[in-house]
Amino acid sequence: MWNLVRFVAASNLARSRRFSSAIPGPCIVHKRGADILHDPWFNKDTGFPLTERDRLGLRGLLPPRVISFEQQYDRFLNSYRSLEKNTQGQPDNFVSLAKWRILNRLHDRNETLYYRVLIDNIKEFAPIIYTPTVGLVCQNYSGLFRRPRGMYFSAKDKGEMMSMIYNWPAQKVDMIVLTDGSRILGLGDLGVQGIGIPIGKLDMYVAAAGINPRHILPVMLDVGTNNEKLLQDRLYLGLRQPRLEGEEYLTIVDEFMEAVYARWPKAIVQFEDFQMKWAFETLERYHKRFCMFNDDIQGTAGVALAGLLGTVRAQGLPLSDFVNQKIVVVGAGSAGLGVLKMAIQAVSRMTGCSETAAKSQFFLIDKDGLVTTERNNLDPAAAPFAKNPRDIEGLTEGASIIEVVKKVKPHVLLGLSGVGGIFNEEVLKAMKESVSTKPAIFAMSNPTMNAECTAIDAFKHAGENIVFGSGSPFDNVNLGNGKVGHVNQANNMYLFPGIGLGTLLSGAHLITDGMLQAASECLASYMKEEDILKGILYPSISSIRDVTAEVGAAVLRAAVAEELAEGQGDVGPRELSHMSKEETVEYVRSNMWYPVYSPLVHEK
Ligand SMILES: NC(=O)C1=CN([C@@H]2O[C@H](COP(=O)(O)OP(=O)(O)OC[C@H]3O[C@@H](n4cnc5c(N)ncnc54)[C@H](O)[C@@H]3O)[C@@H](O)[C@H]2O)C=CC1
Ligand SMILES: CC(=O)C(=O)O
Ligand SMILES: [Mg+2]
Repeated sequence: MWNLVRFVAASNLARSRRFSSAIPGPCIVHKRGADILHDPWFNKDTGFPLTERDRLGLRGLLPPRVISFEQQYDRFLNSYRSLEKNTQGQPDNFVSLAKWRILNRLHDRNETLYYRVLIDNIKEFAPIIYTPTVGLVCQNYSGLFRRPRGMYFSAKDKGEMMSMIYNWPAQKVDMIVLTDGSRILGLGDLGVQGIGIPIGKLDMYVAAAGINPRHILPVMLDVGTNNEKLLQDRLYLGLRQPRLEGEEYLTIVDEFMEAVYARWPKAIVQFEDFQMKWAFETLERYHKRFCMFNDDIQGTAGVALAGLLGTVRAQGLPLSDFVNQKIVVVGAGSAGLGVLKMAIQAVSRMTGCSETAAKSQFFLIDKDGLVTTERNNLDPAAAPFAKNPRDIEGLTEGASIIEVVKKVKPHVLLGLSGVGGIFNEEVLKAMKESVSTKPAIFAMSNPTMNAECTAIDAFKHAGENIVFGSGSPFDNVNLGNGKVGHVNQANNMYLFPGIGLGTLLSGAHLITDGMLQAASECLASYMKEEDILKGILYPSISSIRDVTAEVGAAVLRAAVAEELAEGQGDVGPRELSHMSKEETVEYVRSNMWYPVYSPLVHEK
């Protein structure tokens, strides 16, 4: 029987943690000797106590002195600081890759120490293991490759996946992030090199949601690439063939999904960075069959909606005013369309009007300009958001961003186009004429060079009173006279870890719109009024575990409300349904893994 005392005690333990002397539970290991030293899940390097060295056959395989976890931690951070000092003045990309390499080497060697370093310094290290540096890593993956991480299923593995899945050494997998590398951030088709994204996303799962790193699996589905440069590259590590299309493609994804759920029926699969057509098609195909979601469509939508609602509050208006906000979305891809769909549903809920009526305040622009019903070959996915020319006096099909901004004078300009600098000086200056006294600019594309504008340019040209958000991090902007232009990192990292953890603990077999909506609403209400009024819409990434505990609890409670929760372990649906909101948050928090060296016990 689940008991409250136990999880409260566990969570207190987690919080009183930093190098606490509390003894963690043992960990069973089926290896001995050098095999343990070469396994990053179990390796403690010089941190193995002498008794453990004896028990595991490690005596003599390590220098005699035992170094504590705390000393190892300090030693790593000192090396990292030296690297920073020694690379001062070098080009940014060189420094970022050097930082990634030193972290990656630790990751390859000792996961416990790696994740401790990451969790305790997440604000500093997220830009290295996640956007923007992860983009650079993917671009250079074939050259950077030293050791594999995760699994690779290729078009050549057709018919083999059901047995291949058993090659993964862990008995249990909770969280899988899957990509086919076809749209990596705003960098396009990077083929097999896109594996860096699932790895980075899962690092965020461990850091933010405390998913045990032994239960995560990054996966690359290599169906070829249409990137000519990679196809010509001698060192390219993926299949040198054009991407599979149509049924051939879907057969491969189907086989992979069936293999995963045959071995791990309770795993969650997060689809990441698929080109739009496959992002929508696979979501439609699998969301009622498997426990999966598409982060770019659904996670991004939730984070953007929270930002849009935060903008309303930042203007000092009641949330109900959201329905009056004019919003221009630039980018009609998986992310932009996901945002529009969720935002329109929110307006429809708030007003009680139909979704058709709720659309009037939204404008969609893609590479060919304003999307209207007059568009030739209008993409069916964008069609529901196309403007009827009758409703847009003074604007025509294909109107440019500047034309739309000048005419509409929107409250919000939101970019998910993948095109760096597209919010140029002229566009940003036009935002000064916004009908809002506090307009918002979201340059959400990643990595940094693909952001629609920089934070400095936004505050310089659109005015100091704007609200600003970007997908990749920028420093806050010094506006002079002690004033600060706050930068929000409008990135799906605030939601996907909580969506994953909440779903996992709920034991639900599906991820529903209701669960995703609960996640977004939770993030939207997370910030206090005083911060929101300063233009701070999202919490600091330093508190990502707290945010994730709240988001996870919201998702879990939504699953309970929808009677989808089956629970996990000895916490069944009955226990879950009896938890108060606060107890649910504590329960989620208590289930977060935190890296400490556990005593290793050898079992044959
Ligand atoms: N901040 C965040 O959390 C997230 C950011 N993103 C970023 O959003 C970007 C787009 O992602 P997806 O929608 O999946 O890509 P996508 O390739 O599906 O869509 C890109 C869209 O941008 C449009 N576009 C291209 N050039 C344009 C131009 N010059 N003017 C106006 N529109 C233009 C295209 O027509 C297309 O509709 C990427 O850079 C990605 O990194 C994606 C997901 C989450
Ligand atoms: C953040 C993210 O998922 C993307 O840029 O694709
Ligand atoms: Mg993505």
